[in-house]
Amino acid sequence: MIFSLILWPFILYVFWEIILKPYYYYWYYTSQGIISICVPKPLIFNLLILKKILKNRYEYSEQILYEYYLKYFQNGEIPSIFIDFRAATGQLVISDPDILQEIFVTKGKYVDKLYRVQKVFYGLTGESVLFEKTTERQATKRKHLSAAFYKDKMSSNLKVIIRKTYAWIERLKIEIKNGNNERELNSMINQVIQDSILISIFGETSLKQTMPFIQDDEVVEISLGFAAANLFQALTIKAITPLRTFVSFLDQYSIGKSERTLQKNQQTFREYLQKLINERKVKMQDPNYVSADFLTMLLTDDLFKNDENLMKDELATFMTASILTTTALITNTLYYYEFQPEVKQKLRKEISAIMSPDRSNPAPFENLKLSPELWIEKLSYEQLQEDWKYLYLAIQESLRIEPPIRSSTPMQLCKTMKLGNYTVDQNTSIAVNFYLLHRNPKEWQEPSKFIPERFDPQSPYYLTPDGKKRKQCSYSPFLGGRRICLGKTFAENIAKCIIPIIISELDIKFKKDYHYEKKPPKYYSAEINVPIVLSTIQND
Ligand code: HEM
Repeated sequence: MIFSLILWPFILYVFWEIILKPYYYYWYYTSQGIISICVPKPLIFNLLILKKILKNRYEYSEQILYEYYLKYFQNGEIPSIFIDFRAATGQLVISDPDILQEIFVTKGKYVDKLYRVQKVFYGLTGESVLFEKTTERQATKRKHLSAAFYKDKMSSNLKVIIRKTYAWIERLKIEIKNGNNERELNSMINQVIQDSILISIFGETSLKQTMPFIQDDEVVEISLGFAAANLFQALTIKAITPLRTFVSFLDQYSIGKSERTLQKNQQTFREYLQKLINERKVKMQDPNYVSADFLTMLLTDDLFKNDENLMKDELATFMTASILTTTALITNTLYYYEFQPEVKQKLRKEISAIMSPDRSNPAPFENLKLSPELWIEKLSYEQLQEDWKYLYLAIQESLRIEPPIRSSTPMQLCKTMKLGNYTVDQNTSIAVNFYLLHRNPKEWQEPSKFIPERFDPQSPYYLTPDGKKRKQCSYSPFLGGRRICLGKTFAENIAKCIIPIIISELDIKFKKDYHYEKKPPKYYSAEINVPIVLSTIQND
């Protein structure tokens, strides 16, 4: 009797969650004319398709979700709004610039993060701004955190990054001279970015530090940056495991051995952050101590200084939000620089003009006399905003053609309401797909080509194929509205500083000829393997 009292409600719950609910929402959206990615099939069938996609992956495979979408829209035309039923309530995938205008601007106050995501990531990022609901508390925290990117702090951090990058290049040049001239593009850039960002977050003491991390049942020592990236990727996988897409009560639990290992690694990571906080507190007792890094800022900020858990939440978030994304941006821009000779030529021309003593009579690129001091002068905060026009066009185009984050984390509406012509239920997850948005053929001429000029108002490429002005939200690699990326300007400035230094000192050639034919996709969690051969440019 008791058994059936428990069993029947459970069976009915599962029946509703896994079978009826998806069909209800299928009817809800398709009856409004929204195309669905297949009829919702209870759990297993859609996953089999994903499994097949996973099995056939190779160097040129696109992001898994994009491949999954392509499988359904076989003519390659993916609609700018459709519903995907990997989850019971479906997920609306949106890349329509008009609807994004509503999500970011006109109806922005009704749009929020899907609260469930915070639970899955809680062990790493806790109550950080990234997954917190858009409350007054979140907005206040955002305001305090944005002080990390005020002009004086940003300038000071960029100077350190320039010096470090220059010193790294000098060491690399010696290695190249000794015949050690082969590298892999992505891992080379990842190392530079990790060092740059860790210095901005923790100051220089962080660089040589490693922490214990369980990998394949063994404890290995890895850098803080790698640990953060590794944890974020593992949690992303945890968030999309089949069970969690259907039943929400499992969100905060660790199921199975790999998730328990993940939990242990998260604990070690947070303990390590605590150690850095403790060490810094001791250092700050020195009355002469000054530093522009993020940790120092948190330890002196009224909102954070008395709450070490909150500090750890934001430290973890800054690391995970910044390293892989900025690495992808710089790796991609450097790839296109070598891939497209006209881009290389224009960037070199700009560098010659800016770095020459006489702008009207630029020295040949190979003969430029460069030094860390000159870079610091030419890459000052002000110069970065006023000068380096073509470099910025190339950076924006890199973020357009391959946004490091291909799809936003799930969002939801605070109440059921209209978006565009459609009524969207408040329980439905919404994802903005930046990749589809940036390849919309109605908004972008030749969308699959790398053309930096499309961001230059003087260029014909600035317009849509119909010769009209592009819609405001047709470009949005950092999300938008109230939850726009906090590190947008910092990331762009890091790229503006590091790219010209690298390409002025090093010539990069792809080792594999086929990399000159086609670029492998690279986004924040994609490992690519582009072997390169380096040579020095300066004849010193
Ligand atoms: C090219 C590099 C970067 C890209 C493409 C990028 C992109 C994004 C995107 C798309 C979001 C929204 C995430 C979501 O879907 O919920 C976001 C949020 C965020 N990003 Fe970035 N990001 C970059 C670099 C950085 C850096 C360098 C930092 C900090 C040092 C940073 C800090 C943050 C934070 C704190 C948020 C959460 C903001 C909020 O929800 O209020 N990002 N970023």
